[in-house]
Order: sequence, then C-alpha cells, then structure tokens
Amino acid sequence: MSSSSCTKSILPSPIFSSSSSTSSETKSSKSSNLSFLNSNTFGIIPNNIKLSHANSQQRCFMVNSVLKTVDQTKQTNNVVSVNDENEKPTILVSEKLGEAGLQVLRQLGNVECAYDLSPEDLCKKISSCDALIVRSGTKVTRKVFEAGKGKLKVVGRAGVGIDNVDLQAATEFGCLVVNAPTANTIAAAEHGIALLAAMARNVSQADASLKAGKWLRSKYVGVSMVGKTLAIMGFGKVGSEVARRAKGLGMNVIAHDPYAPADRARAVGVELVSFDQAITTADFISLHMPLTPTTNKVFNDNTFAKMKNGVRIINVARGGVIDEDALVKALDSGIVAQAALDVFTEEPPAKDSKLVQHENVIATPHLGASTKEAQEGVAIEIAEAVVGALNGELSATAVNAPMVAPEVLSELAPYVVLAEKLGRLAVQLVSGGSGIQSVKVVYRSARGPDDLDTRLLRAMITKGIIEPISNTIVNLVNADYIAKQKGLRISEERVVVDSSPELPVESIQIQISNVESKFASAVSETGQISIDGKVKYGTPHLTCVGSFAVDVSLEGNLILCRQIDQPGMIGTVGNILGEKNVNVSFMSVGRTSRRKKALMAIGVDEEPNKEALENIGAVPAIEEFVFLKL
Ligand SMILES: NC(=O)C1=CN([C@@H]2O[C@H](COP(=O)(O)OP(=O)(O)OC[C@H]3O[C@@H](n4cnc5c(N)ncnc54)[C@H](O)[C@@H]3O)[C@@H](O)[C@H]2O)C=CC1
Ligand SMILES: O=C(O)C(=O)COP(=O)(O)O
Repeated sequence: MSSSSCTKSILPSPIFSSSSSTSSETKSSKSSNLSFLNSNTFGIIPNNIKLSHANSQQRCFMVNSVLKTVDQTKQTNNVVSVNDENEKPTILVSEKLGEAGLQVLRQLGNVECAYDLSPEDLCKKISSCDALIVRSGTKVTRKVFEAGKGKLKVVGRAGVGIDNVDLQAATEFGCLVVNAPTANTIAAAEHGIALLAAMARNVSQADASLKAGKWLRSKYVGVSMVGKTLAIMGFGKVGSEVARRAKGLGMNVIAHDPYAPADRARAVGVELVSFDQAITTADFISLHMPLTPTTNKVFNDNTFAKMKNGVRIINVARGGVIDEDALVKALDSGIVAQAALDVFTEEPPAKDSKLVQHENVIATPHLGASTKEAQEGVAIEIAEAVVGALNGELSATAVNAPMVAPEVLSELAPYVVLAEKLGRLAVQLVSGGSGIQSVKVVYRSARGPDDLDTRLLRAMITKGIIEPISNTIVNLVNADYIAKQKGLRISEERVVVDSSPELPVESIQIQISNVESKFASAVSETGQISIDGKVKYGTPHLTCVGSFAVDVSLEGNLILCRQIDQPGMIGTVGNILGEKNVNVSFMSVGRTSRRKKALMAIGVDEEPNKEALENIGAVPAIEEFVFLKL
C-alpha cells in the first residue's frame, strides 16, 4: 500500500508492507486497463472514465472488475490482470455442444472441444482456460478449480443440474458458475412422459422380445394410466410440465415440493401434498427434484416400505435421489412393480448393474435433454451466458452469484465505482497492527429497502477493503465468502432521507470500528474511522472525513492534511507539490469552526516523493497528513 502519513513529529511510515504496496498500486492501474465494451446492456468501463448523467444512455458498467479472477500466468510482483484487450479468451468445451452455441463462442474466443478427458487431463488443460463448458458427464471438482486458479473465470453448465460442479470450490476461487436452466425443460418432461407410457405398456420389453423372434401378447399386458394417481416429486420447471401432460392423459396429479408456490400448482390443477401423502397414495411417482444433500437417497428402504404395493417409479432427475440397492430390493419384493430410469448414481452404470438388468426396469442413458431442439437451445443459452460473463456482465443464470437485473446494474454503475473507492480509501486510513474486523456501511437513500439492492455495492466495498491489504482477489462471486474467511464482518444500515427517489443512493458512509487510524481526523466523534461519499454528476466524490465536510472527486491520489485554519495554507502546500512537479487536480477545505481546525483534501495526479511529503509534514500549521492512493 503506497500510503504514508504523518502525525506531527512522526516520520511518514507506510502501514502496509512494501510488497502489498506494489500489489495495490499495480492492481488499480491494471483494472483501469480493462477493455471497454459499449453494449446496449452493460459493459466494462475503465476506472478512470467518468460516468456522467449526460450520457446515461451509454452508461457502461465496471462489472469485469467485479468478476475478474487472478491471472496467475501474468502474475509478476503480485500483478493481477485480466486478459489483454486483444487477447482472445480460451474456452474449453468438454462435452458435445450444439453447433449454434459453438458459433456464438467462436465469435469471442478460441474454442477447444476436447471430449472424454480424464480428470487429470482436464486439470492439465484447465490451467490455460478462461471458461469451461460442461454437461452432466464432466465432474468439475475442487481439483479442477485449483488447477484453473487465476485463469478460470466461468464454468458454464449446458443444462440444469449443477450437481457435477463443486459450487463451494467455485465460489472460493471466485469462479462464476452459470447454467442453462430453461432450454431443456420440455425435452426432459417429454422424456418423463415417454418413460411413463413405455413402462406402463411394457414397450421396451415387448420390443426386445419381438426382435428376439417371440410373440408374447399375454406376457406384456400393461396397466392403464387414465384415472391413476401420479405424484410429481419436485414441482419445478420439468415437474410442472410433466404434470400438465399427465393431466392430458387423464391422470390424477398430485405434487410434493416444499418450496413450490401453491398458486403455481393450482394454476395447473395440481394439489400440493406432503412427502408422505404423495408416496403413500400414488400409483406412479415421477421424480423431478434436484440432487442436494437433502434429496440424496431420499427414496430408500424406509420410504419404499411406505409406498403402495405395485407402485411404478420414473426418474428423469438424478440417480442419486434413489438408493439403488433399496430399489432393487423393492423391485424384487414387488413393492415397486416397475421403474423407468434415465439417470443413475454412477453414469454410465456398471454393465452388470442389477438395477439396469432387472426385468421390470426400463432404462435410457441420460437422454432427458437429448432432443435436437433442446440441444440447440441449451447450446445457445449457455454460450450466451458464458460470453456475457467473459465480457464482464452479470449473468441472469448465475448459480453462485447474486443475480442483478440489467436495469439495476445500469443504475448502480457509478455507485459501484464509489463503493470500491470508499472501501479502498477507508482501509488506507487504518494504521497497522490490529486487524479490521467490523465494517459498517450506511446507505442514505430516499428509497425503501425493497427498492435498493445493495449486494453489488457491498461486494465492491469488500473488494476495496480487502484487495489492498492482501493477495486475494475479490469479486462478486466470492466477496461474502472472502470477508467471512478473513473475519471481516460487514453490516449494512439504510437510512431513509428526504431526497430524490430518482437517485438510488444519496450517500454511502463507511465506518471501521475498533481500529486506530493513521490520520486521527478521520475518526468520528463516536470513535470509528468514518468517511462518506456521493455520486456527483456521475463521478464518485469524497464528501466527509471524520467530522470534516469536504468535496473532492475520488480519482488519482489524495493528500489529506489537518491544519490550523489560517490563510495561505493552500498556497504553501501547493508550492511544495509544484516544486516537485506534482500536479494538483483539485482541492477542498473543510473546517469545524473558523480559525480553528481545518481539513484540506488535495487531489494529485502524480505520487509525491518522500521529500515532498516530508516538506508538507514540516509546515508548522499542519498537524497531521496522509497520502492515499485511490
Ligand atoms: N434427465 C435429464 O436429462 C434432465 C434432468 N433434469 C433434472 O431434472 C430436475 C428438475 O429440473 P428443473 O425442473 O429444470 O429444475 P427446477 O429447479 O425448476 O425444479 C426443481 C424443483 O425441485 C424442488 N425441490 C427442491 N428440493 C426438493 C425436495 N426436497 N423435495 C421436493 N422438491 C424439491 C424445487 O423447489 C423446485 O421446484 C433436476 O434435477 C435436473 O437436473 C433436467 C433436465 C434434463
Ligand atoms: O440439464 C440437466 O440437468 C440434465 O440432466 C441434462 O444433462 P446433459 O446435458 O444431457 O448431460
């Protein structure tokens, strides 16, 4: 951290080590080097480009810095960078993806399709990739994220289920995970219905026997679907589409889903019931919930024992929700008359799998999403999400990051810059020694809490505070995790003020408690380091330091001096800086009362050398000063 301070008679002494000083310095200059994307949604804006109300239509957004990860391949002296403007990102596609999606990807980056990679080969390849696109067959483990650390920015799951991606590891490494949740819904629902009907009428077995030269009409008498009760377990996108279709077949449909809204079920004419009620009353049970720790093996000896004798089960969700050994037992005992399975705990299942080989089981090799239409749709959906993420946009299908609507993003853009700068500035006011544990952010706004989404601002404040004092790169994905890991508690308070509700935020205040400041004047009467900022004409401004009101644009470097309020101070300090060829970009003086104490905030384009800073400290009326890099 290149910040230095002086309390009268104490020599300026940086509070952070010189190595982190380089890091902080280079990081901020690198982040100003981000490529500019002028899209009609939101793009990337260099730190030093002002966002003005005048061009609000073109207001772009610095999301790339929110999402960037450490690029270790370019890491020298803790330098952190994202891809250079002209360098194309590398996108690894590890499973078959529709051509239309590949075309979208090729417009942005170098696309490598490498299927059937071993876990070791995936880890080797991933270290040079910016993005990875998978389907259900690739296990994206912690090892993959470790191998991709510093380079891998986004994992795209071309489909719904993300149980093959270690989300915790992704979040820890600041890697965004996006999926394509809608394009294969109908395909999966249709496959569920296909399996239901095929199972009820023994289509697979009868087909195999006919091909084997047999004509067994009485052996393959089936059961009717009309009038039977179908329990949908998991009334989400696929579950509700299966319900609609099953009702068309004349079935009585009930559903269990602890999180589904009752009105959604009512709209389809389906009754939501408890888990036990569903499994004890159903003739057919169709599974459509995700695989989670709660749903893992939720169908087991105990639950099969509760089912109606002769129940029929369809699973197009995930194999892991069924205890497969228990299902074999239930099939053998006749509790389960038949099962139709598209998914398995282990894929592909063992060739001699008792379950797959069971005569009352029909099975497909995870074909739920495999229609031409769904695969083209999924490919485009995931390619667009990955391209957006690599361009620094926040994805609407982000799995491990807050989803923020584009209009909210655009509105918050200048406040995002303000938030990071205030965080960066506040942390430089802390003197070394004790760690920062508690940060309070106060948003003053005319809007009610529901109209102000502060997650992005909080993430950027966290980034501003943590990045200058550690080697950790913070982005929207990992901000809360990193803060927690570092023992940093960030609390937020909203104060409703009587200003224009047109503005999302009137001002942001950052308070850091229980720390000493290297600039005593930054400590408020209540004992915390406290700074306030506002967006003025689209530009972030510092408006208060401790008890002193100031008004300086937050750009370049800043010198804060507390002095006895007397004439000539601006000239004196200005001359010292001028002699050393340091250009002053702006100045602002705030004071508590006339001729007593004043605080002078001076913006400088260049970093003053040690001598200049010592000369400022030697001015008799100056009681303390601090030099800060923004
Ligand atoms: N076989 C295949 O090729 C395909 C499989 N799938 C799988 O189908 C499943 C459903 O997909 P979508 O409907 O798109 O997801 P979704 O997220 O729209 O629906 C899942 C539903 O399950 C519910 N749920 C969560 N925990 C539950 C629990 N303990 N008990 C009951 N319900 C619970 C959720 O509230 C949600 O409504 C996923 O597992 C997905 O991976 C989806 C597409 C293709
Ligand atoms: O989307 C899902 O959850 C699926 O299970 C589809 O898997 P797939 O992409 O066909 O490997």
